[in-house]
Amino acid sequence: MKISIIGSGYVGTTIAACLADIGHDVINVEIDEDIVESINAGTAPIHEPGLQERIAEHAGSRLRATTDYDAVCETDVTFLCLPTPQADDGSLDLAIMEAAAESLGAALAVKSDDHLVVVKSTVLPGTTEEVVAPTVTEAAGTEAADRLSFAMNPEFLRMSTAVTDFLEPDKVVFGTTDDSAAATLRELYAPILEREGTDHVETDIREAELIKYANNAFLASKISLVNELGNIAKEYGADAYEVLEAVGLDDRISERFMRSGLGWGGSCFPKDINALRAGAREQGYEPELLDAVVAVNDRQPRRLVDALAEHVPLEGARIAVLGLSFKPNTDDIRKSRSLDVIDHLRAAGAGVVAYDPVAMDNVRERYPDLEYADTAESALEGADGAVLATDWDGFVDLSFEGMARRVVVDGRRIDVDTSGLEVYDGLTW
Ligand SMILES: NC(=O)c1ccc[n+]([C@@H]2O[C@H](COP(=O)([O-])OP(=O)(O)OC[C@H]3O[C@@H](n4cnc5c(N)ncnc54)[C@H](O)[C@@H]3O)[C@@H](O)[C@H]2O)c1
Ligand SMILES: O=c1ccn([C@@H]2O[C@H](COP(=O)(O)OP(=O)(O)O[C@H]3O[C@H](CO)[C@@H](O)[C@H](O)[C@H]3O)[C@@H](O)[C@H]2O)c(=O)[nH]1
Repeated sequence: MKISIIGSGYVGTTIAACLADIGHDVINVEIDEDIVESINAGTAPIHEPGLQERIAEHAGSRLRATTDYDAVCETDVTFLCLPTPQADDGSLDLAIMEAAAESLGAALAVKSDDHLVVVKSTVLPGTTEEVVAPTVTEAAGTEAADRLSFAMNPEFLRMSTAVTDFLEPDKVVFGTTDDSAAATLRELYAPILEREGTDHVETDIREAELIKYANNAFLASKISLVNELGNIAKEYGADAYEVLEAVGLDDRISERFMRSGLGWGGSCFPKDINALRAGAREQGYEPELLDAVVAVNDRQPRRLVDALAEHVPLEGARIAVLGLSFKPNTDDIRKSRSLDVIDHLRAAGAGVVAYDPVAMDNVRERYPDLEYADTAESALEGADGAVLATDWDGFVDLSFEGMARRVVVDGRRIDVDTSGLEVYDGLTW
């Protein structure tokens, strides 16, 4: 099948490479010329395991990129993989989506065959039918509009496991209002749907849009609940990890997403939970539980810094913060809890020396005056205290020998050797 993908960031690039891999002809339409050049040169514009080899293999044949929207006319299906960021008031900002929908419609005005437009971006219920479809249709003009149909196909991939999450998903969701759109998507996804272990859901567009938010709301709520239980466990002197490991043996609960500590960050959970809260309020519903989910999450970095302050006077202290990305195996620092820890430490008068295996360049842009270390051990050298903020695998082997005071507060339950430490304190254990 011939597929165009508008927007070539994490989602657009990953699904383009994966769809080419399962045999489709794919073209990325992207406004950033560097990304276009990179894909056409066979180089992945982002780091994701399994992506580089797929782009290298298919670039120039089944995978191409362009800045020219007219390319959509050579394809049967267009996926919209555009950012849907958070506005200042927490609500969903659709400006980028609308601009791209207009460009898409204008390009499709001259196409004489049927065309399916699929919204892949995370959008609130009603967006596909009330914003995207009318915008594309109006720009395409009445004649072309009759040949257009619309669908919503939410994406559940995680950063750092994006390729396998797309090719081997737990579920694929199609939101459609007509049988032929569903049939096209079934054909497009055939190798993935045929795979054992992939569940397949067909529903209306509105439900598909909400499934994505409900999924993220559930996962973020699970982590906040685990953190609340962890905070309570700690007050009782109990180990939350042992408690929740046993709780997770109940099939109805599952042992996944049970890691308590500093909480959730990243480019998705924070903006999506906020969009859902703002959307619910707009609909006249007070999302009290989701408000609490965010409040618990926002408290964890402060709790960690308070725990450290019990062992080390922070004013004038040298504190090593190890791990800056929002989770391991990515350089993404968006809404990383580590940055909140740094803010609280600095507000308390501490000097921070930071280390991360891959995310330091991104943090430098935001904190140019912070001290950065080349290795974890050099960050620890002479430090009065250390914070473990991201659960990078390599931190398991850390040596704390060079610290001035061997005080470590762990926000992620990293299995470090605590034998030589003066103080080892876990945030929720
Ligand atoms: N990142 C994830 O893990 C993930 C997972 C599932 C769903 N989502 C959702 O998918 C959507 C896209 O997320 P992302 O992380 O890929 O975003 P991103 O910011 O990484 O990429 C978006 C791309 O769109 C391009 N772009 C912007 N305006 C354009 C235009 N008018 N025409 C063409 N290209 C344009 C940007 O240059 C950028 O490369 C969002 O709604 C997000 O919530 C993201
Ligand atoms: O037990 C856990 C699991 C995760 N986290 C934290 O939760 C955040 C998000 O982690 P993860 O879900 O692995 O990362 P994302 O790449 O943001 O993926 C989420 O957001 C994507 C964008 O919507 C969805 O597609 C995915 O299904 C959803 O898992 C990170 O800060 C993790 O440190 C915990 O604190 N404890």
